[in-house]
Amino acid sequence: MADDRSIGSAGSRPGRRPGRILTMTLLAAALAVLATWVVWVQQSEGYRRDLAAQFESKTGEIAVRIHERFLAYRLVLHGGRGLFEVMDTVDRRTWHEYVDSLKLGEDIPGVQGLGFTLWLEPAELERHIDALHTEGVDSYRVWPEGPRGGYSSIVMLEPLDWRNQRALGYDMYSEPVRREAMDRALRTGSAAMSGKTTLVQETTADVQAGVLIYTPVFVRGMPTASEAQRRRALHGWVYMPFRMTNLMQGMLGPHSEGVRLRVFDQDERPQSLLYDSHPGRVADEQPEFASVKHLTLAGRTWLVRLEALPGYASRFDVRGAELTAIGMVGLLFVMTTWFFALTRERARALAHTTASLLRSERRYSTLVNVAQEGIAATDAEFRLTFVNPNLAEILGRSEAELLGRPLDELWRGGEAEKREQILARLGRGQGRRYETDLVRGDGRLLTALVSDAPLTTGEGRLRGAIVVMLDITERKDVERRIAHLATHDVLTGIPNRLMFSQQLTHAVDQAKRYGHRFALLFVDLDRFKRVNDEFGHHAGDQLLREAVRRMQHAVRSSDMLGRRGGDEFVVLLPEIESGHDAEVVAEKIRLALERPFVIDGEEATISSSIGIALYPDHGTDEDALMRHADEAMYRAKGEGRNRVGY
Ligand SMILES: Nc1nc2c(ncn2[C@@H]2O[C@H](COP(=O)(O)OP(=O)(O)OP(=O)(O)O)[C@@H](O)[C@H]2O)c(=O)[nH]1
Repeated sequence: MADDRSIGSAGSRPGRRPGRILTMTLLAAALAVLATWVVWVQQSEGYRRDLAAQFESKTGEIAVRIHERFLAYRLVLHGGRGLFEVMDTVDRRTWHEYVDSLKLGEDIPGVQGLGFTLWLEPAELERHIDALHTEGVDSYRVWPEGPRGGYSSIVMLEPLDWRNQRALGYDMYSEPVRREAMDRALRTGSAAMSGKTTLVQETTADVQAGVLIYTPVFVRGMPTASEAQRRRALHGWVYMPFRMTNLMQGMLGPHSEGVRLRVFDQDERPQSLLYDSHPGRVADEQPEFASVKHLTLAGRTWLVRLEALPGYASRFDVRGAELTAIGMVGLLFVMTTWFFALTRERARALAHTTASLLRSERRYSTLVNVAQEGIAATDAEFRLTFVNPNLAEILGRSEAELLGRPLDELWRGGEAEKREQILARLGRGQGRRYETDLVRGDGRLLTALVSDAPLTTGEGRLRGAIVVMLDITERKDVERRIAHLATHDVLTGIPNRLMFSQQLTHAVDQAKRYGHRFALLFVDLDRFKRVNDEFGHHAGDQLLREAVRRMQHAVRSSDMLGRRGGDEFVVLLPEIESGHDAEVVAEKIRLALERPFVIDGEEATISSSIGIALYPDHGTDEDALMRHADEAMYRAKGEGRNRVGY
């Protein structure tokens, strides 16, 4: 029922406000971009801080590793010195075995060896050289040659490979850098690191910076408490030479990518450079990250400088990935906002549509309920499912009485469409407007103008009909009266000249088609004027009406009586066999009119003159027949009135 009440369109559907959705989505996008930017800035700062800290700690780590390694070397050095302290003599063989057991060369690249350099007073030099020649070291010499205040000579250096053999007999004390360290070791009685130098083991290829670390060895039993005592008791130095590049690479492993490590002795002048992980590279003016650590190793200060090479930071830069992740979250946020905005707008639109539908429903309900027309809805079987109050009133039946009843049951029948025809037509989507007669609840008939229209489902299947009815009974009556007036005589109610003429034409057509005969009588009252004159016009009217009544009695119902005007009448006798039949009817009329008329208590007498025309004897068209009958009537009048003639 609710469906059926929703007649007509629900009105215009509100727009979805794409502008609002766009605004919200753009706002969300702007927020996402802003959030991404803020996070990016914060990340960038944090990232720089982290990298700087990381870089600083990396430099410190390298410094610590170098320091620890040199502490270990110093222990080795002290081990060598210990050998001299516990043994009367340390010959080459003993030294070889000791150093061999240390496995210096294998485990620690860059450590060129462990050696002993003997201190010689000038007076001892000759004897010393002779002694070694005697031992079989024929090519032995102390070099560089020349008179000096004292000599040191490398007498043992293990492993004694080809490179170290080049160093035998070398007087390190003759070279200032080494001598400074040797003197310092003697002065402190402890290990001393030399400055930068070039080892005598170097050839022309792969020349590296070298450093040496010395510890003094004293003659057993001599006092060594003071510097002077130590100088007097000096026997020589146990020392270790280092090739810096090999040493550092062995110590630190292959250098880290993206960083440059340089180690300086004492200061950062180029001539102080001990090690460079990127030799030959021009120093960056302003490296992205740089860190310097100072390291004190056996009396010397080394500077460990670590610098970031271009592109270093980007290797650890995860901001791109983070930004992508944030961007994705932002995008998700934007899409979620868009989705919610869209859903919200849809919900609003739906609510709006629903409200609009309800308003529309109320509006149409009111319209339907107050409409002058009877309005009904039916189901697919043409059974009433809704009737408005006015339809119930038009049909003179209650709503309860009507609902569920097939609407066409109220049709009066006749030429109305059958239900199947109506449903078939509606099923084709065709509505129709037609007049039909209906039976009211009280039995009275009414004429209705009916308009029906199909109601279809979304798939186009008929689900019912809307029917609008207008009661046009009164209008039809008026129409009928007007039509009657146009074709009938007002005074007597019989067909007038117009209608009679049509009927006569029809009779001619029929007679021509079927070949039968018919008769036309022309009746004129005799001396009627006198009635008017004697009794008045009103009495004349009454007489005319009575005369008509008598003539109607004289003819059959299938005959037609008409008034030509005044006191002239015509009678159409469509079913006669012969002229005699017409004469009989004419005579009956004449006799009927001959009888006296009583009008308003007074008696009046008239008569009639009647002319007969037969089809086809006296004419085969209306004019000819009328003319003949008229002439026959006049002849009768001329022959004395109150008679019938052809
Ligand atoms: N009361 C009345 N008189 C009418 C009506 N129509 C015509 N008349 C009168 O009927 C009379 C007809 O007269 P006529 O046919 O000329 O003459 P008559 O007196 O019948 O004489 P004849 O036909 O020669 O016998 C006229 O006086 C008309 O005024 C009408 O509707 N009512």
